[in-house]
Amino acid sequence: MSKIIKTLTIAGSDSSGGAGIQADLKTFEEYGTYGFSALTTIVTMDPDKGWHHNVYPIDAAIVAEQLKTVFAGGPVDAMKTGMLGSVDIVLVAEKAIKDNLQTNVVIDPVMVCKGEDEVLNPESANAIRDLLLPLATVATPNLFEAGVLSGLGKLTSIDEMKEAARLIHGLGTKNVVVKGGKALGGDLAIDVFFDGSEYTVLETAKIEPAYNHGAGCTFAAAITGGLAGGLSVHDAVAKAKDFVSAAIRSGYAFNQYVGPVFHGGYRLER
Ligand SMILES: Nc1ncnc2c1ncn2[C@@H]1O[C@H](COP(=O)(O)OP(=O)(O)O)[C@@H](O)[C@H]1O
Ligand SMILES: Cc1ncc(COP(=O)(O)O)c(C=O)c1O
Repeated sequence: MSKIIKTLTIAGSDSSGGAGIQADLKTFEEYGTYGFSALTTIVTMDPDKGWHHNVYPIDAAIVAEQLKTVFAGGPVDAMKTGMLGSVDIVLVAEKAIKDNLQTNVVIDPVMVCKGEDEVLNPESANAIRDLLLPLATVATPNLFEAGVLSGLGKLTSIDEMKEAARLIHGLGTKNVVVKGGKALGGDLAIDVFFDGSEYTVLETAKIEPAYNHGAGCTFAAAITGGLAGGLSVHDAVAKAKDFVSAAIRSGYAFNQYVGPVFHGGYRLER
């Protein structure tokens, strides 16, 4: 049998299935890797309150115990972080990465859920910036998060995305992808990749309807799967863009509020 390729996500639960740890594990499986997880938060969405999100962080000590379990098998081939929920959980993730000399680290600096435009937990966002970005192989902020991390505020053009990518690279991550996605105006879904010397603009047609709940998590998990399988960062990002586009195309209207991506949907004829 060929070598087992291991991937890990440290992220929150999205019971609606498109985002969070559910997105990550489904994507890891699609990439032919063996997925591990440490759950950080539980997110619920309330249909009686306009799909209001409630975020319930898990005790950081329990996150640490989960990571002890995962790393009992040694470092994984690549890992990602998603929603972390508290500064203490960010500290636990930082310690696990350092103690296990973990490489191929994808940091998705989740600060908001789609449709919301306020940072859920500013202290955690600052801790991700200060403690995790310096450990990252790739960081994948969306347009809003890139504006916050770079200090540039609202980003509205490719040039501004490039400037944000440069500033975020300066925070310590080796590579950065600023995701324009649906948030950037125009007909194209544009992401800017920066490796510290060159910019690559990745673009696809914007898919409508945009069933893109979970697209960010899926994109970062796909990069993780690619890195775990030995792709270069550039190739892992390019392949992830194709993977997430297919997942959005296969997405569906779950209810009146949300349309999640379908990670394995490309395999079905619909
Ligand atoms: N409607 C869409 N059509 C095509 N690609 C999209 C669409 N919406 C998002 N994407 C892509 O999905 C990925 C995740 O981006 P985005 O949805 O902005 O992230 P997040 O979920 O973190 O807000 C990016 O590659 C982005 O360009
Ligand atoms: C647990 C969790 N992580 C991350 C996200 C962010 O999702 P997306 O990939 O759509 O940005 C959400 C959004 O609901 C979530 O519930």
